[in-house]
Amino acid sequence: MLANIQALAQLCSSQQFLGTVFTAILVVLLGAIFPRVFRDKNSCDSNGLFTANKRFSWEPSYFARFRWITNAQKILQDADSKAQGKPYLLARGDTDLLVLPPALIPELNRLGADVLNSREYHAHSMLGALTGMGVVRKTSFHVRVLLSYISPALPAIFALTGERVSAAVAQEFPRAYEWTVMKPQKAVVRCVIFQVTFAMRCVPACLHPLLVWLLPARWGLVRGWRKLTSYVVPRVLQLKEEFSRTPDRKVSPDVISWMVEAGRTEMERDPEVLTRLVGSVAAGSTYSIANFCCRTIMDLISHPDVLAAVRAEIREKHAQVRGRWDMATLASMEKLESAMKETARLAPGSLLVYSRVVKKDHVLSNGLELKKGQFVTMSGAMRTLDPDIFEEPREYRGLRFCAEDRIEEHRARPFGSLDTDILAFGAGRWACPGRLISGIAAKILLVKLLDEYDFGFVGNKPLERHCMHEFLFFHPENKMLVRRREDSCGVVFV
Ligand code: HEM
Repeated sequence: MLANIQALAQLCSSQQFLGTVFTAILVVLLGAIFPRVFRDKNSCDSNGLFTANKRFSWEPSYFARFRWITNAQKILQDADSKAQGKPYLLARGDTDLLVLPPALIPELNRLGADVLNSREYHAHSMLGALTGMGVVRKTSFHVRVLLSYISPALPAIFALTGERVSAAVAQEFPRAYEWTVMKPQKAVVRCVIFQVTFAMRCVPACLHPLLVWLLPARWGLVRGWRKLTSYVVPRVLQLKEEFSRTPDRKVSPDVISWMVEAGRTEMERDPEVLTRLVGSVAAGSTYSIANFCCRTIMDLISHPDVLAAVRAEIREKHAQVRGRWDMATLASMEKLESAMKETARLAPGSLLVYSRVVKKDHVLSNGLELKKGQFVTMSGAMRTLDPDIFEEPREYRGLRFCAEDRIEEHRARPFGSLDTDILAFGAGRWACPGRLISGIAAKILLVKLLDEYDFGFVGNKPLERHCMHEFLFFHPENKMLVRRREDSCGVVFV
């Protein structure tokens, strides 16, 4: 608990932290006086299911919220072991969720968006109204563009992606061959949307409109949206004009052009809507990839044998392709992929996966009733830490997917594919639409970094995995030792 409060303190600036502490005290006092005010309208009470993270029936919901902020992992672990593969309810403080077992995924995947809606859940959990990401409630246009335009174009933009990642690494990472202390996450991405979400999820929604203005990150976010609008809106107007003059013009491979080309309705071509969608996708994607790569490197530093095996694989491939890496070369990196999957398995971005809002009443084949307005989710650990699927599931074994009995399955399910044992990208129709992009971008970044740099822990002290609410993240203030490697191969992506 203390460690988590320290994490919160580090995550926010001192003003933000004082603001959050002040707010927490205010909320405790208000909640003690008016407990009913802090009950969420989404609370559900399906008969017969136990509720995790609720001490007694009339406990004010902010107590559950407070425990969830700092202790989500333990709460879920205890609830999963009590539930023994059965559904249960989870009091999260902001809402109650029905936690379903992953065994139901195939049945849930068959339900349409008129029954289960993922975007409404994301807008709620990312505090869309405060962060500007609420637009995803109205449209799934960005998902269509990611799946139908950007993912199929990956082979065409592979070399450009490699070039841009390489240039960014060269600019942000130290040139020295001596150990230098740096904050790798900050070098890759700094994301105010997540700072606002993490901080404001600590307080009840009724206080958001007022308290959000105490957060410096919120002011940064407003400035960021303004800057993005000033770039995207004129560009969209210009592209619309060009398209109306020459409808069959060749589209340049960038997300705004693809969106203007793919837009069918007024809303899908509205410059303000497109600004919000571009910003939401850009923030979510850079944060997720940077977070994931930092956590993968952290695991590799702690397991030098796995790191050595991955580096040997990089050297071997480099010699095979004579230094010119294409998509097929990346796809054949079995050891690197195994290490990536192992990190994704043990440290997913979110402890809760397959989260949806129920749009209409539905009865599942096991008789469980899903009620309109209810939130459903899954605890990823029910699958990723299942000893029937993973031997010694709590142990990090970076090369476990390359073992003889797993290698065929490993080749058939590369990192960017949907894997219902790891659930890194969720499952079903509304699984992460950026998974193919992530698979390639993360591998490019990791190959580049592992080839060109050595990494170490400051004072040989391994870094902690931070968790706040249901989010596991690499803390932006985390420091690592970094130095250039003298014997790097000099990978080039073509
Ligand atoms: C390592 C990186 C990433 C991880 C681990 C990740 C993971 C996830 C997960 C678990 C979900 C929820 C899926 C579900 O509910 O079934 C999701 C949703 C989503 N992801 Fe990713 N993601 C990553 C990168 C990206 C990238 C690069 C993009 C865009 C380029 C992206 C765009 C999205 C979007 C738009 C959604 C919401 C889909 C919906 O409307 O329901 N993600 N992601």
